[in-house]
Amino acid sequence: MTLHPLVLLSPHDSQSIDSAFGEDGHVRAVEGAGWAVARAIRARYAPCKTVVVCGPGFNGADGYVAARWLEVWGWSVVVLAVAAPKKDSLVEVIARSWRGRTFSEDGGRIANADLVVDAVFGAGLSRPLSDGLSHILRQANRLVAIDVPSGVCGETGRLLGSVKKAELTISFIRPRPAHFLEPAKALCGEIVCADIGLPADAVNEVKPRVFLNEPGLWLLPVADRGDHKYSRGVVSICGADKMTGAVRIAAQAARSSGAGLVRILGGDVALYRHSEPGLIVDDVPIGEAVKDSRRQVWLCGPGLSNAEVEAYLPQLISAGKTILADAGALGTGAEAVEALRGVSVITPHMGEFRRLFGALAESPRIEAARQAAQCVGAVVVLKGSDTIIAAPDGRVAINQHASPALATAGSGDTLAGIVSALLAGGMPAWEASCAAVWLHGDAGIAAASEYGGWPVVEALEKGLGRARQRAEKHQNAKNYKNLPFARL
Ligand SMILES: NC(=O)C1=CN([C@@H]2O[C@H](COP(=O)(O)OP(=O)(O)OC[C@H]3O[C@@H](n4cnc5c(N)ncnc54)[C@H](O)[C@@H]3O)[C@@H](O)[C@H]2O)[C@@H](O)CC1
Ligand SMILES: Nc1ncnc2c1ncn2[C@@H]1O[C@H](COP(=O)(O)OP(=O)(O)O)[C@@H](O)[C@H]1O
Ligand SMILES: [K+]
Repeated sequence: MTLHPLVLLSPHDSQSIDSAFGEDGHVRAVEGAGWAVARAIRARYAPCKTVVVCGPGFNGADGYVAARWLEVWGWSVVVLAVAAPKKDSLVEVIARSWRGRTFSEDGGRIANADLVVDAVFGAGLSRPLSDGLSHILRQANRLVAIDVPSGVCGETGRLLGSVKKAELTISFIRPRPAHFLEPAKALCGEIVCADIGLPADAVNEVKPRVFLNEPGLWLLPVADRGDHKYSRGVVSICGADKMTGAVRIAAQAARSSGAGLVRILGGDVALYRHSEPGLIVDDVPIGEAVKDSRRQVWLCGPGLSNAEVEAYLPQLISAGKTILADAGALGTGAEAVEALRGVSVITPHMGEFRRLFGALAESPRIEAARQAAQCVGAVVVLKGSDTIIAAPDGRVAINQHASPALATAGSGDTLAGIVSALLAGGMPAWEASCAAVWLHGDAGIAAASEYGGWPVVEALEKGLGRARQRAEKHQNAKNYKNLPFARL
C-alpha cells in the first residue's frame, strides 16, 4: 500500500509517520530531508553567502543537515541557532554533525546574507511565533523555508505571528494543507515536495482526510457508445421570475459539462422558452414534476427570491431529491441551516457562509467548511481562490486549479450548473463537487488565456467540454505530472 499522491499531510499525520520511523529511521529521514533541502537550493541558486536559521526541533535538525551539505558543495554557510536543541535529544545528536560556524546572536548576519534558510519551526507550530524571531527572519532578503515558513499553521494555513514570505518552500513526503490555503499559500513561494521514503507501517498509521483537488481524486464517467440522454443524466433547475440570467447561465453550464437533458421549471417561462433552443421549459407545478423519477437531480437557488425558494425547496426535500442549494437558497442563521437539511450540496461564497453559519466563519476556512458540512449533513463547497470542498464524513479537498478570471458575476451559477450535471451523471456528491470545481477552474484558466485575462461569464461554458477532456486524460494518468508543486 502507498500513500495516495494527492494526500496532504497534516502535522498529526507527520507525527504518526515519525513514530513509525523509530529512532534509526528518524535519523535517516532527517538526513534525507536535509539533503533534499540542500539539493533543491543548489538547483535554484548559485553558491552564495547563506545563513541557516535553526530552531530547537526537527525542523532545525533538517537545517543543520542542509547546512552540512551546502558547505560540502563549497557554499559559504553559517548557522544561526536561535534556540538550542533539547539536551540529549536526537536533534542534539544531529546538530553535532554540523561542524561549521555557529552563532546564537544574529549580529547583522541575516541582513548581509544572500540567502537565508528558515529552519526555525515546522508545520506543527502550536504557539505564536515570538516577535524576536519574526523580527530576525523578516530581515532576510531572500528566504527559503523548510516545511513551511515559520509561523504558519500547517493544518489550517493560519498565521501565528508575523510571517516572512519565502521564495521556495521544501516539504517532505506530501505537501501540507497550508501550502494551498490562504493566507499561508501566498507566503510559501514555489513548493517542492521531496520523497524521503516512508516505512510501510506508516502508511497504515496515516488516516488522510485532506487532499489536493486534481483529477485522479475522482473519476468522471466517460462517454460510452450506448449512452442516451437519460443515462447521461437529467438536471432540473428551479426557474426564477426576475433574475433569469442566473438560471440560464447554470443551465448552459450543466449542458456544456455533459448533462443529457436540462429542464427549467417555472419562473419567467415565456422568457426561458425564447432562450437557448436546447433547453426544455416546464410550466407544471413542482408537486407534479417531482413525481417523475427520471428527474432526480435539482438545482435550487440561482436567481431565486426567498419566496420562490420556499415554494420549491421543501417539496424537493420531502420528495427525496438530490439537491444542490446555492445563492437564494442560502438564507440567514440557524433557521436557514435547518431548512437545508436533506440537500446534498451547498455552494456558498464567504458572504453566504457568514450569513448562514455566523461565528463559524471566523474559524480557519478548512475547519469552518468541515464543521458546516457536518452540521448540515451536506457537502459544503466554500468558494474562493482556494475553494474548499468538505464532506460530512470529514474528507476535505483543497482546489488550486483556478484563475482570478473566475471572479466575475455569474461564475458561481456556472459552477452550480457543473456540479448538477455531474450529480446527474451519477457521481457521489463530494466527488461531483470536487470534479466540478476543477472543471470550472480549468474553464476559467482557458478563458483567461483566450480573452487576455478578462473573460465574461458566458465564455466559461465554452471551455467546459475541453476541460472535461483534459480531466479525463489526467485522471487516467499514473504519473501525476500536472501537480501544482515540483517533486524531488
Ligand atoms: N514526517 C515528516 O514530515 C518529516 C518531518 N521532518 C521535519 O520535522 C519537522 C517537525 O519537527 P518537530 O515536531 O520537532 O517540530 P519543530 O521543529 O517545529 O519544533 C517544535 C519545537 O518547538 C517548540 N515550539 C513550538 N512553538 C514554539 C514557539 N512559538 N516558540 C518557541 N518554541 C516553540 C516545541 O515545543 C517543540 O519543542 C518538520 O517541520 C520537518 O522539517 C523531517 O525531519 C523528516 C520527516
Ligand atoms: N480570485 C479567484 N481565484 C480563483 N477563483 C475565484 C476567484 N474569485 C472567485 N473565484 C471563483 O468564482 C466563483 C464565484 O462565485 P460567486 O461568488 O457565487 O459568484 P456569482 O454569485 O456572481 O455567480 C467561485 O467558484 C469562486 O471560487
Ligand atoms: K520553517
